Amino acid sequence: MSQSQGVSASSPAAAAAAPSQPGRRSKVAVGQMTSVGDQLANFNTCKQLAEQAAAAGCSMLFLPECFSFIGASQPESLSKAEPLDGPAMARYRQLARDTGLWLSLGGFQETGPDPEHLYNCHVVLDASGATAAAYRKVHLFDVDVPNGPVLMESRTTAPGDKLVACDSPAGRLGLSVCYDLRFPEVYQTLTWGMGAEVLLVPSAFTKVTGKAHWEVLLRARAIECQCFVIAAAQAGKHNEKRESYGHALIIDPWGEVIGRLEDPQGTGIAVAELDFELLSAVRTKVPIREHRAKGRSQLAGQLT
Ligand SMILES: O=C(O)CNC(=O)[C@H](CS)NC(=O)CCC(=O)C(=O)O
Repeated sequence: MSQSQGVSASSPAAAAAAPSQPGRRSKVAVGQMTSVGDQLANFNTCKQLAEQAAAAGCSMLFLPECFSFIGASQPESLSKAEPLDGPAMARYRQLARDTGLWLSLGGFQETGPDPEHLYNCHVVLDASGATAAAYRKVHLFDVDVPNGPVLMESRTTAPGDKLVACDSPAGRLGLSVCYDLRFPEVYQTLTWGMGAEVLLVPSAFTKVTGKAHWEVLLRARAIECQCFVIAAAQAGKHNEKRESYGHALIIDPWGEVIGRLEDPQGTGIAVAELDFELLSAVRTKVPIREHRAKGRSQLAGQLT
């Protein structure tokens, strides 16, 4: 798979601040859906969301983890795994071409390192349908959710080993998936090390943890990284065993929610305009980048 856009966190070029072009703005759409165990049905939903985003004048649409499939069991999901140059992804490449949108596809069942494991891969396609970036989820959700399900993602998923950022019409994107949200060092590195301006957190959060943690964690990432955060979401009942929290959000670098669906459990898009002058203004007024560097030097080696 192409990870050419993956930039080492220690690369000096990557650490340089993104160029601030005056007046840079970008209209984007975050998507929410209830994926089921039928790839064609899910594709048709994604197609509708893409058509709505294109009609609204957006440059990019962000779709959640498991946009193409949620099965009733882990082996069923495993059986759907395909390489990124396979027929399932080909449909989405064609969708990007047909709509002229860049697509963030927040968690594709990509063929893994062995027959028992897939990669949970967040793929960014450009408007020509080519892969602009691909990130394999690093933190796997092996959790006995209090008053909720026991999920053991690592049984059938192999973790990735590389952080990825890429440029797009919606700014410089830092890629992650779902449970990664709980590991703030990922976003610190994407932002201060790799130049991200927009942090992507496509998800299928559980209802229980979503209610308690989803919005507060997303807003915290936006505020501490001074980035836009775009969090596409799975919502509602996928099958007898699986239900997701919904509440897809677009958040600005001040921590304000600038896009959410009217129905937090519905299928559809929320549109917002990303104003990169706001991002520059927030970073100028509260100079976290500089203060962080000073703090790190004061604390020499104590931070983990
Ligand atoms: O299994 C699949 O089909 C795709 N993977 C997922 O849906 C993953 C693992 S079960 N879900 C999460 O990471 C939820 C995290 C979460 O809810 C939290 O951090 O609280």
